[in-house]
Amino acid sequence: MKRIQLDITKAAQFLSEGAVKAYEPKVKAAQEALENGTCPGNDFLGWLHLPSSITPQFLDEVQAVANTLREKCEVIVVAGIGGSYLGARAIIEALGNSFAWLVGDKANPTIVFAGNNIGEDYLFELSEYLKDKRFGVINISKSGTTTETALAFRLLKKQCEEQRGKSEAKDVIVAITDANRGAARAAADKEGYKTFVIPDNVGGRFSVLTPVGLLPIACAGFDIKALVNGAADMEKATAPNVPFEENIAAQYAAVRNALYTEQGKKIEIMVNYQPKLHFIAEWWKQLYGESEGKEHKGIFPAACDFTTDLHSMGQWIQEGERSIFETVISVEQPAKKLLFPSDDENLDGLNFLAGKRVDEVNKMAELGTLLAHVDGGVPNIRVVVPELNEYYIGQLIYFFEIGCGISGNVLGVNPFNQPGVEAYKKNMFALLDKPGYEAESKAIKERLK
Ligand SMILES: O=P(O)(O)OC[C@H]1O[C@](O)(CO)[C@@H](O)[C@@H]1O
Repeated sequence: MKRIQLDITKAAQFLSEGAVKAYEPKVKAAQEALENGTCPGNDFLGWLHLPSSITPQFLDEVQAVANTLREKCEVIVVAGIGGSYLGARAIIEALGNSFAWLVGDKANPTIVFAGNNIGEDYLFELSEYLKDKRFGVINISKSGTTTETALAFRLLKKQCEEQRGKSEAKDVIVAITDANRGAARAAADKEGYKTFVIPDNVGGRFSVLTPVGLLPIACAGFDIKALVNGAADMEKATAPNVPFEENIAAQYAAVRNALYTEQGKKIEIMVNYQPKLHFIAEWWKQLYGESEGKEHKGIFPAACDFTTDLHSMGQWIQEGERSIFETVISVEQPAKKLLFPSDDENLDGLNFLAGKRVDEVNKMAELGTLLAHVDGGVPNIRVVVPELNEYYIGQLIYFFEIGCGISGNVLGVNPFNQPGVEAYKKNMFALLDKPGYEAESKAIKERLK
């Protein structure tokens, strides 16, 4: 099996000589602190050796529950937000058919997502769509109290029970939540749902290789064993004993910190050339944004889909403020083959492409863009993925997780907390007159007068 590769040469050229290497001691110290559990947030390190500690028996148990849902449901709604949905969605979309919901795939249930917004139209339209469907629900919330998810789950549970009857609904609703606390746990215990526990020491954004990601991914019909194998191989390849030059996570953490502190590159744009990777970037944005954006520090993680966004954001990237760098996920081999046909009339002038694979054009767009953006002053990091399958996606996931753990420690923040996300919740509860928020309600309403 191949390994994901990292090419930082087109980023290092923007830095002073030896700048990446100069980060070696800091990166090593960060990795040792993670390993020895001496870093800030050390009660959230359960993800670090998760891939190598998942047993085949556990994966069988997850698969068995997935098989039950697959048998009994034509649609499975995954309710969750942030780390409780982005990983599953990212992997399912990366591996699946781009038109999954249109192709009438009889072999696999349709997976849809809810509980990640409070859009009334979204929830109404979802419930309309589900009206004549045999659907099940995976309710995912580590805290068990997240409003978006709880709101969607209340609606989905009611609809599922109305359509299938309470006793059948019980068999197609699964909860993934805390072992003891939260409303999701209380409902699961009361109703007798099958449950999986999100370990206390794994934060939401690092939880994709727990049942949070594994169950929906298995429900969608993908191979969770290969996914975990890929992650476990990357765990080995990025272990603290791997020399700095060969450790791609250490290199990634070093180069992005060097770009940030030495060159003032405050925005990292994750770029893909395969639309099905859009949600990998969404997952990555939460991982790095929630981990590093604190104490008024941190690179802002942004994302673009190319070549689509070259026709919108391309101008800004080429000639706007030089505060950005790009991290490109480059897929070596597409899964499918499509050749450009020749055309006798050649009205579009594209006969010079006849007989070529579509991917050959995509690759030249990628190379041309890389050169143009580097010429325009945008440092470029390339993450090369041999192909989109479970094994390499598993590698990619762990690579970004460990890269994030190291990078956040090098930056000098606690990468495993997210105190900043409470501010909007507090205001929302105050504005909605949630019991217990009386003083805040009074204060916020004064401000609005
Ligand atoms: O799994 P939970 O507890 O519902 O949280 C979902 C998401 O919400 C956050 O707590 C932010 O509010 C994220 O960190 C987390 O991934």
